[in-house]
Amino acid sequence: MGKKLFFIYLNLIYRQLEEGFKVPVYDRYNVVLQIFQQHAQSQVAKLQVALAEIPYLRSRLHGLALGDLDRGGGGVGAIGGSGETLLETRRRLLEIREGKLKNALESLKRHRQVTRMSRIREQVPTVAVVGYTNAALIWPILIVTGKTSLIKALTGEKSLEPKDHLFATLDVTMHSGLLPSRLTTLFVDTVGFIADIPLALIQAFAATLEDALMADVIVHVRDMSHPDAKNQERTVLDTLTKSLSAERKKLDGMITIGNKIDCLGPNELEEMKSTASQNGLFLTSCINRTGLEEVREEIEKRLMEVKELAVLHFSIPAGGEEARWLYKYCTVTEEFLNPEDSQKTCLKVIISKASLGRFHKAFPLLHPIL
Ligand SMILES: Nc1nc2c(ncn2[C@@H]2O[C@H](COP(=O)(O)OP(=O)(O)OP(=O)(O)O)[C@@H](O)[C@H]2O)c(=O)[nH]1
Ligand SMILES: [Mg+2]
Repeated sequence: MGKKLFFIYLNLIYRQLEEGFKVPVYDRYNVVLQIFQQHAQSQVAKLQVALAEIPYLRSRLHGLALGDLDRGGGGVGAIGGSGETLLETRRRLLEIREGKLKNALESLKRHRQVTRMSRIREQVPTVAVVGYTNAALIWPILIVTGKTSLIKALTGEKSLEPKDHLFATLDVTMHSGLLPSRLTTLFVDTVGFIADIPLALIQAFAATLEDALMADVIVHVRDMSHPDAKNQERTVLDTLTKSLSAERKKLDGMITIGNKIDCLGPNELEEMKSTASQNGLFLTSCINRTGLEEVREEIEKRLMEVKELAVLHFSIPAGGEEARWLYKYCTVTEEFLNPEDSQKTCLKVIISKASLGRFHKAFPLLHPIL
């Protein structure tokens, strides 16, 4: 059956169901779209949702054509003297709208988010948090993946609000946190993934997500208490590789969190704990705040590798040029007076390979101490 004919019959079925049950009938795409519409807050998210609606409206046009035919063919007749049918006009208007939305989105992104993200990435290590969405509204089973909750637990940011809503987070947002060595890191919260979402819906969000996935490290949060945890994992990995073409290297270095372990029974928890390290899983409960320190340490370890950062100690003249330089270009995590030389101060510093090279050039006689 041709695509056009398929949509015509599909729309006919919707209409008959609506007339029969006297309630509106929505498919999965439309339900998700409506939830997106309710949750979109930023202008970027609103434009992305409006763009995602276009393919849906386009598919409904075929049904419209049939409906108009039912009513005597007025819908497919020519408008005025233009020779253009009503269906063609609507299709053309949708195309114009699609073009306008794409342009608006492009210019908004060029000026804001994408450039902001790449600029920030150069200065501060970034961690993107991804995972299945929290789908409490659609299914009778509660799915609480906990991306936002994990970021809240790691950063202590009070303004973050984890919610029992499907797609509670639609905007990519950034939150600053400190890792064990006091390295400042930005955690990027992202829209959740869900199985069987038509590609068009993902594509509307792809640019923002792909930008988020350029982060130095990706953290995948899983809801271990969910009976369908395995399929959810596959959906997330498929979305990352197939729809968002995330870099292989990033995926190989991805940190996987098994969240919500407080909801597991004692036997299940024991079994999971015994296999966690061999499965590369970090078990957490954001509610009970367990396992978070290990996650922080692992994130820091990966970031140090990816960003080629090292922890070094320097003994330098107190209040001197060297100290000012290190404070400006590196992360100084500790400072104390040198007990053997009161004229000097000891600094513990997280420094990149590139910055160390520049430091040596600026102060050739100064070397880190052991
Ligand atoms: N019991 C339990 N509940 C949790 C845990 N982590 C998160 N939750 C709850 O799960 C719900 C959803 O959490 P969120 O952090 O908003 O989930 P999300 O992955 O960001 O969801 P979306 O933004 O919709 O994709 C909230 O009610 C949280 O309180 C956990 O470790 N244990
Ligand atoms: Mg969220």
